[in-house]
Amino acid sequence: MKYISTRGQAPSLSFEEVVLTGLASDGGLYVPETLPQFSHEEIASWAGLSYQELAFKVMSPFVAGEIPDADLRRLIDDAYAGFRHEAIAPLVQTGHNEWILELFQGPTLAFKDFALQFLGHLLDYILKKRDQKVVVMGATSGDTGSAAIEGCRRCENIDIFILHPHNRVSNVQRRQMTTVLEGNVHNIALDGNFDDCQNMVKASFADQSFLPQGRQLVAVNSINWARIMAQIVYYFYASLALGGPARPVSFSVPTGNFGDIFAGYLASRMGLPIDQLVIATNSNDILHRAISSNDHSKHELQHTLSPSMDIMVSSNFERMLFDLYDRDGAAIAALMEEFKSGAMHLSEGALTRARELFASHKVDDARMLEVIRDVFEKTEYLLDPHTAIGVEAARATRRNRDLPMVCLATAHPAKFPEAVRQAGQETDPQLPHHMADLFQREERYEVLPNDTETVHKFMREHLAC
Ligand SMILES: Cc1ncc(COP(=O)(O)O)c(C=O)c1O
Ligand SMILES: N[C@@H](CCOP(=O)(O)O)C(=O)O
Repeated sequence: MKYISTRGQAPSLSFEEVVLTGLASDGGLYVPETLPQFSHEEIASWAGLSYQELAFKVMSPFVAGEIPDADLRRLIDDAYAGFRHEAIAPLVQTGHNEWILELFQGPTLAFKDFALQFLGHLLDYILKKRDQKVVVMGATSGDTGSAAIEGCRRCENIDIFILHPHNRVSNVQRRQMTTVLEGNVHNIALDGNFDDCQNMVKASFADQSFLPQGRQLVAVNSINWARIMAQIVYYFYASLALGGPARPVSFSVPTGNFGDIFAGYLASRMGLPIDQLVIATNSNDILHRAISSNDHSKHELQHTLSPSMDIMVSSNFERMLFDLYDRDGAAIAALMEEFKSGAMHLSEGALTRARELFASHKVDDARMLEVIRDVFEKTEYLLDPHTAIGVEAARATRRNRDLPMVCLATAHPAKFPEAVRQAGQETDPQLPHHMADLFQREERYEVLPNDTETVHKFMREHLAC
């Protein structure tokens, strides 16, 4: 299995190489050259497998023998050992054929744990084998940061630097990151928004000369292929639990950087029957505008009650465009160049294909709060604000009520007490036992200006491993 860049100019990489990288040298993102294909019979034969066994089936073709099967199985087992629910990704029914896939049962209470627990173990394994030390650099709007830190905090060969937008993540999210005091964990609160953090990370990958000799950057954001790969698994898992592949299942996905829904798209390309894939956005609706009216233009980023989705430039949309443009790297390079001016326009062909593949819907804060209230009143199930956006988008776009519609519950409501309170809940949802003293723990982080030189200097001075 080889991995190629969406812009067509960078060298192709092996699995281990792609895990140890971020952006391709031509600025593109890596994708597999070909996708594994599973027949309905093969998928059906996986019914009843544990999450870990299924993860091995889905992911091993991407690893393509570079890691011995027994080691890969162990990495997968270790990754999901800390989840609080035996099913790893339990389904909860909230209405007729309406399901919630709880992806927040991992250590940091968000779907990011699925990929980042695995990536942490995978990096540790590869780096020890190679006797190599690396610098992990990531941007977060709140959830990737803590999941990445949790995944990497015990890795001896990693220094991890996470940039979050200062004062724009919830207090729980910030404390989940900043109360981890291991010497190799470094939190930077950037004076800017998430797009500023992500831009700085991408610029740093493009020019790594600020690092001491012999060190390289590794990505934990979904620009890293391994993130997407691990997220494909739960689409198969949910479908199998609901009668797939004999009947198609639909998914509604709260969307920001387009990583999670891109994983769903890949699952369908690999053979999983999916009826609808719904892109659910908050008021930062560039993806909804792109699909509904071919308006992929940057607006000013709004600060919403679903902060993890406060993203304007969705990294993984480039991977999607690569397929929509028949894998023409030059066309993608030209489109991304056009986007630097603030907007890009999809060709008629690409737009038509995108509309065949995705429905989309935008949900503002007021409507999202109504949905939390409504679902709680009817079912006593408390949604987090991101998941509520997915539920509303599912209801607004659903075309076949005879098929299951699964909304991905991307975070636990306890991470967002402010939104939950505004939705009318009198008591804050409880943090799980292992986080009960979160607000008593000591915090450590550095507030830095949105200036690349300053951040690079900080990084150089704080390398610990
Ligand atoms: C809670 C939550 N929901 C949804 C998203 C959006 O996911 P993606 O960026 O993969 O589209 C994020 C962050 O990315 C998130 O943290
Ligand atoms: N919502 C994310 C933003 C980063 O997205 P990623 O999936 O590319 O890591 C977050 O919570 O940090």
